Amino acid sequence: MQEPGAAPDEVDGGTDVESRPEVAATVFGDRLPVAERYVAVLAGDGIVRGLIGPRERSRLWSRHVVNSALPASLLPADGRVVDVGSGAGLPGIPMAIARPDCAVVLVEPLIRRVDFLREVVAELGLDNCRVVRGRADEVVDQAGDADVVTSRAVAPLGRLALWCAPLVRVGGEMIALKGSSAEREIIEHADALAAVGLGDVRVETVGVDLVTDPTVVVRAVRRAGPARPAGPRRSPAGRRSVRRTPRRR
Ligand SMILES: C[S@@+](CC[C@H](N)C(=O)[O-])C[C@H]1O[C@@H](n2cnc3c(N)ncnc32)[C@H](O)[C@@H]1O
Repeated sequence: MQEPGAAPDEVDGGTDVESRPEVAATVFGDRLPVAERYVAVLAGDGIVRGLIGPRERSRLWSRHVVNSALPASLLPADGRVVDVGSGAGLPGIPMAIARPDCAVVLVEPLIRRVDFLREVVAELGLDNCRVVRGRADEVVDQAGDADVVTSRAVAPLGRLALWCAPLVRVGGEMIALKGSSAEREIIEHADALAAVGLGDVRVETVGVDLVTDPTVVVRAVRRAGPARPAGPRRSPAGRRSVRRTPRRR
């Protein structure tokens, strides 16, 4: 971790860190100092350790941290939230900062990122946040039965649905931060969503009154019934498992 007080924008001589936008105070309230510390860590260690590109330094607040925190307004009170594919902690950490009433599990398979996440959670004192190492399909026992499963920039909607549905309780939600591809992905992956019991699928834009580039999410509700597709057995990644017939001699 970088020493408090070090100037993160001097780490590799790149662009300056974006100054904190006024909207951050609205989004984070009295948790703003924690969000500021997170931005400093991303701008320092996050870049040095290769979890964030150096060019992102000039848009850490607007494109990453505020954008990730805006859908926190969609989380239920005292919700159990699982963030799949957290990477450097997005959107899970900004959500955990903005919503201390929620318990957030960050799921990430890569050890280098997991180490970073554990250090950040400790440094920020995020008591409502824990890190679980593994792929989404491997952590159902440790992170399942969530009220909401979030994700950002992890996979196309169909594959995401396959990974997320088993982690959501019946009646809970998948909330995928998607951007401009949201409407198209809903149409393209409608069958995959239905196959894992995700219904009431819709696109919502969050933060319209607050920022010029609001966050576009896909929301879907987990219906009763199996959260895995019927039919031929599939591997967790959604590929069909092909039974190989022994070659004839
Ligand atoms: C492009 S990064 C996005 C990271 C972060 N969500 C963000 O918006 O900056 C995708 C992340 O998903 C993780 N990932 C890939 N496959 C996964 C899986 N099956 N389950 C959980 N995480 C996965 C990767 O290790 C990586 O950290």
